[in-house]
Amino acid sequence: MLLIDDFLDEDQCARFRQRILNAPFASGASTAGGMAANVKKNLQLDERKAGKVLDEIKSLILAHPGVDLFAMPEKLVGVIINRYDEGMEYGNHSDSPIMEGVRCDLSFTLFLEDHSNYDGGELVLEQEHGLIKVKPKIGSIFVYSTGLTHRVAKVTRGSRLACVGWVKSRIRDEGRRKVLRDLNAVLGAYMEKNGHDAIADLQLKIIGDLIRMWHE
Ligand SMILES: O=C(O)CCC(=O)C(=O)O
Ligand SMILES: [Fe+2]
Repeated sequence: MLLIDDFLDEDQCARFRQRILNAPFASGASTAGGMAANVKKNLQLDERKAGKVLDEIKSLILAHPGVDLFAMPEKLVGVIINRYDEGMEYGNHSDSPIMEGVRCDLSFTLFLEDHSNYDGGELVLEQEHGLIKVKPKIGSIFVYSTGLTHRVAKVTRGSRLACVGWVKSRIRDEGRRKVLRDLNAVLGAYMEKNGHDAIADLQLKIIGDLIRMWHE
């Protein structure tokens, strides 16, 4: 899991919100796959109106070095803006493994409403070691494995606005992504101390070899 709490700055949030909140929202049930539709009670921005905003958000996500290091995204799919008004929630579900023919490895939520403006609305994830509740400040992005069961708790005051979507990773396996991240950290620390020498080159070569083995 990854939380970046300053993914968007205040200005970017305000500008996206202004464009989003002027456009029409419709029931979100239509974009839930299978059984998830039964537990999805929220609103989503009309896709035809959201197009440009979504393209801009997608570009920012794909260009962010922190997201790249963690998720190694090849492409994003199913990206939508959702809104939960008072009384709305999305019950326990796991997201579809494949959307628009694209494998979904990771899910993300970009929070476009500040946590102080609504009660409830936590993104709750079930993990082996218990529940994780996520309700960060506006402009934060949270990225998690698509296989995890999760829900959005009922909003009891105000509105929760977010952009959600799915990532096909260049490296499908979470454990392999972690190995590459760790090796990159080792290389960075090594080069800080020793500069760019033959051992640094060897480390870079190993990382390259692994990417060639694991990339898909
Ligand atoms: O709004 C969120 O944080 C997540 C929504 C969700 O679980 C979904 O759209 O599948
Ligand atoms: Fe979901």
